[in-house]
Amino acid sequence: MMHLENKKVGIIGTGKMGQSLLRGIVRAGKAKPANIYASDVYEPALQALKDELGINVSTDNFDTVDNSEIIILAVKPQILRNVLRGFADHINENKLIISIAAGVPAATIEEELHEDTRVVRVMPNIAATVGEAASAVSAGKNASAEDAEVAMEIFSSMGSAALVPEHLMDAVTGVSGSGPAYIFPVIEAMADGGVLEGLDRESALKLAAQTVLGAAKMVLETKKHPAELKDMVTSPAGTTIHGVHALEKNGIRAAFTDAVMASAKRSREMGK
Ligand SMILES: NC(=O)C1=CN([C@@H]2O[C@H](COP(=O)(O)OP(=O)(O)OC[C@H]3O[C@@H](n4cnc5c(N)ncnc54)[C@H](OP(=O)(O)O)[C@@H]3O)[C@@H](O)[C@H]2O)C=CC1
Ligand SMILES: O=C(O)[C@@H]1CCC=N1
Repeated sequence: MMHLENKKVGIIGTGKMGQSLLRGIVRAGKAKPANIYASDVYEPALQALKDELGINVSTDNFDTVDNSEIIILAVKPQILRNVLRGFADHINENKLIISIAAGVPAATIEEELHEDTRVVRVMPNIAATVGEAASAVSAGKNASAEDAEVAMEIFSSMGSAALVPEHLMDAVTGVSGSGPAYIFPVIEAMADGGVLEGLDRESALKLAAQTVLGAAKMVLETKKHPAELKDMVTSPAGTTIHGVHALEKNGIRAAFTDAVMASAKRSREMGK
């Protein structure tokens, strides 16, 4: 893996995900704060980020583009074309564009800039904030293997990252890009159940969240099939099988599969 320490990295759009990535990059020591540039339309938020992280900030996106070799696009997909207007004059073959915009094909960004612009798409998730994102990386037609590696290096420093062909990015968005938002209500609802049964809210939330974390770690570390792991918890005529039965009666599997499909479908629509 090559080192990014001396590369200049820019982030355009410091909303929820842009901030998550900035904190992730600084936390992992992937780039020196003095080599990080960020821009957004909202000045007070930029100033707060400068104070917190010691990075360079500007309300002019061209400052970020001109100063950076790697430019991460973290604005909403709906405004990406607008944001890229005028960029073409500031982009050259030395600059790598990394877009995290859901649904937007690399080819759309190439069209807005130059046909030979180096573009890599990444679908991370909000857990980059705590170093536990699940990210997928796909290289546009002009991006080199090294460009994809640079993206892999950045995003694997804040969680896991895998290379996927671009046509699977909508599927990835459905599973892991949107996924944290499926699990937060699960944690809240499990805690609600605990409160209903007499636990205080704080303890119930902690138990529920740690249970999700532990179950996820079991899948990743034991590499056993989730069904086998479930069977390890369900004693005959015991408590767990009663809970599992209640979930199945309420269609839990179809509910989650439908959620992934609905998000992926929306991602495809946004790409049109
Ligand atoms: N949130 C998530 O969990 C994930 C998001 N993504 C992708 O990340 C991108 C950003 O999403 P998210 O962070 O949620 O959205 P946000 O709206 O929180 O962030 C976008 C930021 O860009 C700012 N902005 C608007 N116009 C401009 C402009 N012309 N120049 C620079 N900045 C501008 C917005 O300011 P203002 O609010 O004032 O308009 C806002 O601060 C999207 O493309 C999304 O698909 C990918 C994976 C996960
Ligand atoms: O909801 C969205 O469109 C973005 C993309 C993935 C997560 N949030």
